[in-house]
Amino acid sequence: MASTNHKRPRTLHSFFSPPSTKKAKVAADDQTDQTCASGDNLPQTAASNHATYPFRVPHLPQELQEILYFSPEAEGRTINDQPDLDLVYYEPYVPKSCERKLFEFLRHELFFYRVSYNIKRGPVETVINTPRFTTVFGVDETSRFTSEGDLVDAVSGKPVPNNMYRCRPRPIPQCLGSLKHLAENATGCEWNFVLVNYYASGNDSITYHSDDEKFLGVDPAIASFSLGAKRDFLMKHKPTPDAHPSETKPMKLPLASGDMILMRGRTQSKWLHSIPKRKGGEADRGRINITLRRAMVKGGTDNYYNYNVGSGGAYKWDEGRREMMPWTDR
Ligand SMILES: O=C(O)CCC(=O)C(=O)O
Ligand SMILES: [Fe+2]
Repeated sequence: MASTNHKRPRTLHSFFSPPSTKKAKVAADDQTDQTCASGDNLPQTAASNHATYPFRVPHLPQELQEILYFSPEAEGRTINDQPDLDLVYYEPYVPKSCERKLFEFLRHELFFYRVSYNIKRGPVETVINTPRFTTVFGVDETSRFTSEGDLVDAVSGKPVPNNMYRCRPRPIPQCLGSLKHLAENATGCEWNFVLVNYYASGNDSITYHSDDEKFLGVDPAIASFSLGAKRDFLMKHKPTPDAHPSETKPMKLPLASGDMILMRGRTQSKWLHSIPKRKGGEADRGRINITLRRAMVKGGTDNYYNYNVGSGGAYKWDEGRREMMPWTDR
């Protein structure tokens, strides 16, 4: 396995100043409701809020923010010893001293969806129930959010028509925006979407697929974070024509809490990946996966909200029951 270092040198300046190179972008991601006092004068923690959110999402606790600033904890290891494969594997990316707290925080504070949709093959229509919880934030390159949370054209700055997107895009909350910002600084990539999966048990999964939709452009770089239960990440090369039998072998990466894999180059166009179902083991403790992606055109935004938010109600983690429960505004 070839190995290269993927850790940017941290200068004295960067150490003492907060990450600032993309400040304007982060501010636009953060439609923050900074009100710090509730009606009964109890202080409230700062949170991100937006008309599209079912409830506000607290900012990352300061303690987590400070530890995360030292990520990646390990140098990235390049895995490119098979045809068309180009991965950088950080084992881990999120420092061990905060990976559990970050998992618990996100599971507790984000809203999720259990999406179902119809597919039509010929005359037969089938309902697909996505076997995991999902949520998504962001908008494609053609639009951006103002600091007030309004969606405007990326070039003209003019408000985009209300019906331009099938589902109204949601700004990235500060807690996920800050992880994205750190990963952008560490990898040199830029992303405009954060997709989150929650695998509640070993029965939740994602089947073999590739993230190579046209709206991501050619050879997209996608960062994928794991938090919580360890789950196997399987990879196999896409079928090759019979005349050219593939010389590749399938891979299994046992992704642990805090790990990150950066998939790039031809990885999406030529390989498939999956998280198969698991019986027993630690899978039932729950796992969060966060992917960072960059959609170039409107179709990407429509696709991501359709498959990761859908049209059903939101779920929120119930600490007492220790499971996701339908969220009601009471
Ligand atoms: O959960 C994972 O590690 C993979 C998720 C994934 O492949 C996806 O959301 O496209
Ligand atoms: Fe994927």
